Amino acid sequence: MLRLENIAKSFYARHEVFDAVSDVSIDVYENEFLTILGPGQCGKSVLLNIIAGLEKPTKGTVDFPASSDTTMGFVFQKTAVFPWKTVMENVELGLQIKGANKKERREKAQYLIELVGLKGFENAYPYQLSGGMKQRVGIARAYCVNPDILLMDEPFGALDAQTRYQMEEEVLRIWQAEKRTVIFVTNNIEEALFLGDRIVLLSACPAKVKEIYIPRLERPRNNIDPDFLALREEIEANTDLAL
Ligand SMILES: Nc1ncnc2c1ncn2[C@@H]1O[C@H](COP(=O)(O)OP(=O)(O)OP(=O)(O)O)[C@@H](O)[C@H]1O
Repeated sequence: MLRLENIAKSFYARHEVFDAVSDVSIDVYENEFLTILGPGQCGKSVLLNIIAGLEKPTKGTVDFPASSDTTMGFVFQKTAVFPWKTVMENVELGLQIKGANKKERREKAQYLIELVGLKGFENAYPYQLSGGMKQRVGIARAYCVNPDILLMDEPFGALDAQTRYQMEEEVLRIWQAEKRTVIFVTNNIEEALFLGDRIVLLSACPAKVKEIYIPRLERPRNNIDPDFLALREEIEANTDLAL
């Protein structure tokens, strides 16, 4: 679905060259849930922005072997929901920009609002929603344009632990209902292990691929299962300290 080949990214700041990403090659397969795990400030967001086309790599290529018009949706850590728009208007925005007629976009948005558990909140404004509910709006909005690949950049990083667990279960439920290729960035080992078909472990900055793990764990995964804990420990031992 997506092939990253020898991606590197350097910034020129304060008269110095700063390497954020170095020689990253990853193949991403159709409909897989790929988690990208790495310590804080290691270059995860830079890598995801390169995949999204928001940043240009200094070296390397991003290819879409399956189709040249592969589309992407993005869910950010702090979802940029428009405060003056209702939940419905926020979710249907992408389709509106694409020129879909009102009936078509309302139907699609309504389906997704229900899928993410926000039925009854269609006409609510963001200030009336909790942090977890706003992230649900962000997820519904990203799905609404039918992207081939969904990019999520620490979408639950700002949520409390309880809401975060709940949202991790929700995002898997949605992924199972609406199969899509998902690339999910996190600095949380447990989250990466709970969600990922594969886990790409990055090194500290500049980000390089340290290891790719394929958890042989059935879903729904249980974070107190001995196999889960053993793999968690193995990944933890191999993880660089955050800068
Ligand atoms: N436009 C830029 N100019 C200069 N340096 C940058 C730029 N964008 C990112 N960086 C640097 O690249 C490094 C990696 O940043 P990035 O945001 O990708 O880290 P991250 O792994 O996503 O961090 P976190 O887990 O804290 O979100 C940081 O040191 C950051 O300051």
